[in-house]
Amino acid sequence: MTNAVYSPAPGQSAPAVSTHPGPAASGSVDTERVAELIGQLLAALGEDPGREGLADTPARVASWWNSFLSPEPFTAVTCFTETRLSAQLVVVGGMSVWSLCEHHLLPMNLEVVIGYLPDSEVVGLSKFGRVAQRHAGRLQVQERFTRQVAEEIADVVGGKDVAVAVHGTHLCMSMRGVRMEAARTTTLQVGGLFKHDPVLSQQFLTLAVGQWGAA
Ligand SMILES: Nc1nc2c(ncn2[C@@H]2O[C@H](COP(=O)(O)OP(=O)(O)OP(=O)(O)O)[C@@H](O)[C@H]2O)c(=O)[nH]1
Ligand SMILES: [Zn+2]
Repeated sequence: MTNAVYSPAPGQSAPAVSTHPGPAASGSVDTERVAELIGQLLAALGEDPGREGLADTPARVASWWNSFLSPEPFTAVTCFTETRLSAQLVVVGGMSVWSLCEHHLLPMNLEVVIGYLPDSEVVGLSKFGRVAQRHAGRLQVQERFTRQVAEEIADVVGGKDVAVAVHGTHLCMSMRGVRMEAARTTTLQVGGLFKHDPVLSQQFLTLAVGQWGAA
């Protein structure tokens, strides 16, 4: 069996798949400055940033921002040669990632399902989760996240036969604002045969919705 990898061009940290690469790349968070600003935020909120319980909060929050905006670096996507698959549909689901809505800086949970039609190679299954995690680790909107994941997977598989469905829970809609706890947003980005073949499209949707259950 031959192992193949999909790698970014030399000097690139990730494939050029997005016109919205996100505000911060790995290592670009000024944690000292963030900690200072969190201290100021606490003061502006009427808190005493020096009190016992809050003394370490600015540094903790800065460290959290740093880890959120510094997801795992891009690693090559492992693919395996596997001939005679004959247009098999592969659907990987149950991939839950956390992102932050860029309007309110509140968390959104994104349940991701990815489908593709392997040709002569199959993609290492965990790599779908890694792609989703990397695009979640930035300030986002669900629609853009869905497109970015679909575009990167299409690059990896070298074709357009890719479908990505995302089921999102937005805390900015559940815990504040309209306060609709059960609200869920579903986004779907399809390409190639998933767009033109209604049977394939239906098979993907049936499998995707099955992954989400009653949620
Ligand atoms: N399309 C889209 N909208 C989002 C997403 N996350 C949050 N939003 C919306 O962004 C909008 C921001 O609207 P604004 O009117 O500027 O903010 P707001 O006054 O806080 O709005 P409310 O949430 O209605 O209270 C809200 O409607 C949010 O529901 C997302 O991923 N996609
Ligand atoms: Zn929001």
